Amino acid sequence: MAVMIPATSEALPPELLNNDPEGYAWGVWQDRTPKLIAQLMDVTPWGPEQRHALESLLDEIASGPMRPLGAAAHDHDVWASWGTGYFGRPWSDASFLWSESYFYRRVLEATGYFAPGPWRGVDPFEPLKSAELADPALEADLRALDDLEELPDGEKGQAKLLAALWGNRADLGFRIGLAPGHAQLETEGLVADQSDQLWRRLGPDAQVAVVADNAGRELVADLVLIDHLLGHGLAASVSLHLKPHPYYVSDATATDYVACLRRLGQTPGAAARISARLREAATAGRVTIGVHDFACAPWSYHRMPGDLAARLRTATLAILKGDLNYRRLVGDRAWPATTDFTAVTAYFPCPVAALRTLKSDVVTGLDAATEAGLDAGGPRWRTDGTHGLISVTSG
Ligand SMILES: O=P(O)(O)OC[C@@]1(O)O[C@H](CO)[C@@H](O)[C@@H]1O
Repeated sequence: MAVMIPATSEALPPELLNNDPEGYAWGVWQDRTPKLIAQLMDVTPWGPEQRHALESLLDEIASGPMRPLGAAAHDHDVWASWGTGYFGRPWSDASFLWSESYFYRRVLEATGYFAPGPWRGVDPFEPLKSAELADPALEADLRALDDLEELPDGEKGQAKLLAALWGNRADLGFRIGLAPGHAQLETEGLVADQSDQLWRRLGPDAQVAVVADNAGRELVADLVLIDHLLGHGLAASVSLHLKPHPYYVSDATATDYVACLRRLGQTPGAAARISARLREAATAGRVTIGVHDFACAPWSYHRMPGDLAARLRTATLAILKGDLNYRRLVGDRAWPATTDFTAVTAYFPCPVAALRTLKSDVVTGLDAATEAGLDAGGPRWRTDGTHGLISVTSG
């Protein structure tokens, strides 16, 4: 049974659509999407069929009606029902949340990810993800984990939490290498910081769910945090929720999880020890990974299916990583920034902590003075990745 949008939905602020030239979505479709398609064509030697399909997708987004998945797709019927009211109309009329998810499904259709043939199972984003793990700067960050071990436990945990947060700032690298005493610096740019509430919710019996976002540096930082929770009496077990297939360029799948564990293991010292401990925890069932088709569905978590809700209901705390998970958590709507975070996420099956770099228009949980101060510098703080938040269910 799905958790439905509350009956008061007519009182909710409007959903964010693609057709607002002032909105963030507009720039994504005009600028980022063509660049992404060009990059995908560049990094993999696709044949003419895949290249043509990728180019056609771009043309369709620019000027055509949105078409459904081909009849042979295994999930054709699911998307046919999800797309009622969208198919046949311009992409620009669609909601941002819905259409971006569908876009990533259409990329996989174009490259033949699910179809019989040579490209079946080939992740079109893999070269981009691998490049991040091979970045020499990551080696320095991983070696700096040795210094982190010198910090007192509380400071060490906070540094790892902030590294997991800022790891979500895809283009600016993550900040795991902190000299003792400098953890505080990483709080600059936080528009809300309820990390004290996050720590209060954890303990030796806690069952923690981590709903992952990006692979590469972000997932490496998440794994470092998970190891910390397990090793410091802050969690009895951690379930790591991953994507069932490639999505939103760098979203983490089980393959990416394995690659990140391997990468951690390749740097001697603290990083390799973390990798080894996480492997032992997986063997002992203290770290489990899970995937659910809903993780790539075009809806907010209000429509979460019953089996996923039941799984999350047993969690002491769900840590939701990243911008997209945040949009799906609160709903991709024009919320006043002062909307109460706990109230707006009350429907979620367990207490939540959102760790997110701000990369889209949506935000809640701010106090009025903070919002006014940020707005005084213009609107870009919401979308340019310079700000972050740690928002936690109160109580
Ligand atoms: O979830 P992430 O990785 O933090 O962010 C994903 C994201 O930047 O990609 C989209 C633009 O393509 C935005 O909607 C969204 O905010």
